[in-house]
Amino acid sequence: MIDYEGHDDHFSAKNMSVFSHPDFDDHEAVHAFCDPSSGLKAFIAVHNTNRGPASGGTRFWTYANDTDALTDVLRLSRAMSYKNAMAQLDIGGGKAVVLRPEGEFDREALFAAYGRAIESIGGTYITAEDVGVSPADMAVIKTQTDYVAGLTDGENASGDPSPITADGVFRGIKVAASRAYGSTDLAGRHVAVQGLGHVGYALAEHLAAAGAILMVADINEAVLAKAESELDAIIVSPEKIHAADVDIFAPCALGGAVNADTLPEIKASIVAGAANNQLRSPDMADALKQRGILYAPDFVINAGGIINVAAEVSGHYDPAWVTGKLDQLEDSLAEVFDRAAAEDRTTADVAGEMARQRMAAIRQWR
Ligand SMILES: NC(=O)c1ccc[n+]([C@@H]2O[C@H](COP(=O)([O-])OP(=O)(O)OC[C@H]3O[C@@H](n4cnc5c(N)ncnc54)[C@H](O)[C@@H]3O)[C@@H](O)[C@H]2O)c1
Repeated sequence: MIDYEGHDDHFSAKNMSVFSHPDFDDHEAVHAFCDPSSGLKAFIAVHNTNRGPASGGTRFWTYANDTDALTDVLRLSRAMSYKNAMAQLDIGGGKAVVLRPEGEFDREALFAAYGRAIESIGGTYITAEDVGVSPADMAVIKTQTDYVAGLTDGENASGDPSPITADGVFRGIKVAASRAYGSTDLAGRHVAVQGLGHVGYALAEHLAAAGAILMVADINEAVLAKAESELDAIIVSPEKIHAADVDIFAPCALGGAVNADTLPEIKASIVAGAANNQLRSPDMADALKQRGILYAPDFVINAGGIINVAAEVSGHYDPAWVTGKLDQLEDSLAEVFDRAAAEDRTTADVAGEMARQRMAAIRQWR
């Protein structure tokens, strides 16, 4: 079973607090916003601003309760600090979740209220797209605040970050293939893509163009039909995609794809995809290593989108700079794989250490 970002049941919804929350990691600030007239309920978490203003996308999602939303924002914002530090961007780590209201609601009014919430915290957090949010929503947020990126209009606009994320994941998959199979050639390789959304579909297109044979799953029938006709993809049920008989498993839906239930059934020798927080719990990294499965740490391989956002945030969007950063992403991932192999450690452990060093190394903002 996949859920949102790998939630466990160990923290009771009746017992919501921030500082004693198991996923609280010395976050600099955790803001809760409510606007009854639009139905807005949102959390913005600023994890770490050592490298610059906290940046990360906004997720718009239906949560079972407030605690689940808080858990998600705490984990996602921490992952953004790691991702942004690993990619050596001049931005810190933050994330937001907007709880999808029950029943009818005015989307424009909701995102306008959310834009005012961002404005009220004075630039400590800069948002962009994440799951459930589109460039059109960013345009509404922009009417209320300048602390927003991933815009499609304006001379410095970087647009939807998803295609760049997919490009980075595709490059990372080839780095992983070079380690696991001695070649970056993906022709004839079987790849399972879990989730054909903004990133997953674009990744599937790259893979198909490289000659890979695709197995895909989604809960959206229309996108499956498209992948079947356009990419010759084989459709697999969402419950079974992790267990597909493939070389590479690419989680591109929500978090927690690798967990105690799915791990024993994974047949792939590489796990590399776009989803944030793919490991439901840290011990999954050891379990993957023990099974000889090469794991590309999510916060290393899926940084393309935030790289694109950082280019916009810098005030001078430059596609050549973005491409250079994607080259650097490949180098960082290769370094993670090399060090993990040389030191007999998990790739997640090595990547986490590298990110923490890059986070601690500078305090250049504020
Ligand atoms: N968009 C980006 O640039 C970006 C950057 C970094 C990380 N990510 C991460 O990548 C993942 C995908 O992001 P996205 O922007 O493509 O989101 P999206 O909402 O466009 O796509 C998610 C897809 O997963 C599908 N899905 C949901 N539950 C599923 C299930 N149980 N089984 C199979 N499919 C399921 C949805 O129907 C949808 O098609 C997320 O974890 C996101 O946080 C995205």
